[in-house]
Amino acid sequence: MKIFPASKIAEIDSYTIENEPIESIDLMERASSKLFKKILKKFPAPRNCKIFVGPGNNGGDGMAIARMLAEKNYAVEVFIIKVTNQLSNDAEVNLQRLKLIKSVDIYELASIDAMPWLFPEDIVIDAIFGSGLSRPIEGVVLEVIKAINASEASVVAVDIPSGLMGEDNSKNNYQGIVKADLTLSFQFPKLAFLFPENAEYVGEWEVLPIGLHPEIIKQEQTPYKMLNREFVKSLLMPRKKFDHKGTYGHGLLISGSYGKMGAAILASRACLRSGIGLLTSHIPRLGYEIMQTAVPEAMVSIDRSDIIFTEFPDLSQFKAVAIGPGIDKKQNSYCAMINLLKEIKTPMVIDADGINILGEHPELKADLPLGSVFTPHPKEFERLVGKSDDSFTRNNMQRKFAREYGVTLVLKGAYTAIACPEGSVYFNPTGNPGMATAGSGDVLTGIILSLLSQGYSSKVATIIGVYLHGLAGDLASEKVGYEALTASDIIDFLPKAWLKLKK
Ligand SMILES: NC(=O)C1=CN([C@@H]2O[C@H](COP(=O)(O)OP(=O)(O)OC[C@H]3O[C@@H](n4cnc5c(N)ncnc54)[C@H](OP(=O)(O)O)[C@@H]3O)[C@@H](O)[C@H]2O)[C@@H](O)CC1
Ligand SMILES: Nc1ncnc2c1ncn2[C@@H]1O[C@H](COP(=O)(O)OP(=O)(O)O)[C@@H](O)[C@H]1O
Ligand SMILES: [K+]
Repeated sequence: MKIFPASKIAEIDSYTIENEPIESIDLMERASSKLFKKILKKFPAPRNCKIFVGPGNNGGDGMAIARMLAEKNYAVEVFIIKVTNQLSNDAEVNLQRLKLIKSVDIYELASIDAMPWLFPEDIVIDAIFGSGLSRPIEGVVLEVIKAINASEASVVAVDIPSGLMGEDNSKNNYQGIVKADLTLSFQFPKLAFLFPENAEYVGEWEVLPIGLHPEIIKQEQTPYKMLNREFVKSLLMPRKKFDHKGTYGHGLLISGSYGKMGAAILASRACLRSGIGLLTSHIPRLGYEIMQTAVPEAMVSIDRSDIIFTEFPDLSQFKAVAIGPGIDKKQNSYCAMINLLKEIKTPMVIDADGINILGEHPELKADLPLGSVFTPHPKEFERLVGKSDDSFTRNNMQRKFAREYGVTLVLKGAYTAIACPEGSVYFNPTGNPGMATAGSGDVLTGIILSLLSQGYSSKVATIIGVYLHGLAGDLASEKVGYEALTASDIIDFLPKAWLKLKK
């Protein structure tokens, strides 16, 4: 699913109006009625609804929803916030329609003194500003938003919480953003919904299709996309009757150090559960018996060092390499990394201390092989790419890094972002807070190595891997909950995740 910048949404809207064709007021009615139905589902028993509307089409939606709720016997009060004397055309039409409904009280809010008391059992509908917000909130709207946020009412935002910019909130005033419990967004999610600092404003969110024209959605370009099962499934290569283990590639995993052999075991197991033909795990000498016992399917390559990574086997036999889980970043490992980068010709996944070594020695980036994949969590990302105060800026830095070095750069977290060398970013909807646990990143590295070894491109291997990893985590959490979930559970649910993905 594409995620469009707010500025593009008006274009898509106009194209739909012209080419469906549909009158803009009817499109507003269609959109509002979708939202109204969702509200009815969420709040099936009539309650007091206080609807705050602004001067644009977001306000128009709010007034249409007010009419629909009143017709279902909800007690509705509408507060038109006076920011200008002029309503948009469609908002004005909806105001006139609303005035015909006797049961609805309509007020003008010209100052905060006229703000109604909001009770905990009220439903507040926030239709002040939508995708047309052009600057941070101030004046009376700011006061109204503060009062909404101070209340215990249930707050539903129409399209986007008022005050939140669709993408860049780096210069916004967060005091002037509605804290919604539920955001019902038209047709597309907004980029801002995917950023952690906005979570308490957006609340739970849902996208409601409103039938915008498919042709323009197909045509319009955007760098931002949200993964879904159909898309990820379409990337899978079928397995054929006469395939053999050679068909699915031989991968090399460099991982583990004294005290961190678990990372090597987890990554190896996840790799073997994701379709690879052959796996060689290169580990320090002391890990030999651990690996042979815990992962009998893996072949083992032993480092001359008992405790860390200092060398690697002949690379010619491998289709892909992964380095990082549990390796530590001692001087000798850094030297081995220099040699590895000089020799390697295959795609490579770089994780954990592999990333930290590159963060400390940025000159090594010049030797990255084509098709490298980085999988940092936010702290590792900062060491590799640099610091930033907000997610939009971080996302731009991520895209720039991916383009500049021709790599696939993952930023892990809720809505893991995958930046590709050609400039696009894919956000992943699978995964859950139960996965915020030691070793879950090692599992991801193993999965991506497996897919690269099977011949998937770096971009596709990363997309499938990230989606599948989150899906396995989701299936695991259904059985064990968030608190008890371990990285091993993610691996144990990989078989079910594969089946669900391919269904
Ligand atoms: N997706 C779709 O296709 C569909 C979308 N629909 C709906 O349309 C909504 C977008 O509507 P919209 O373009 O009229 O913008 P909206 O946000 O209502 O307000 C703009 C007004 O606010 C003003 N203003 C802005 N910032 C301000 C500030 N800080 N302080 C004060 N004023 C400020 C701005 O003034 P200006 O910036 O020009 O000075 C202008 O007057 C969208 O979110 C969705 O709900 C559906 O109806 C149908 C299908
Ligand atoms: N709240 C969350 N929602 C979704 N996925 C999460 C969440 N927290 C963590 N994850 C996932 O779990 C993994 C954690 O990776 P990482 O921090 O590298 O763990 P480790 O270093 O312990 O292996 C990432 O893939 C991340 O996307
Ligand atoms: K809104």
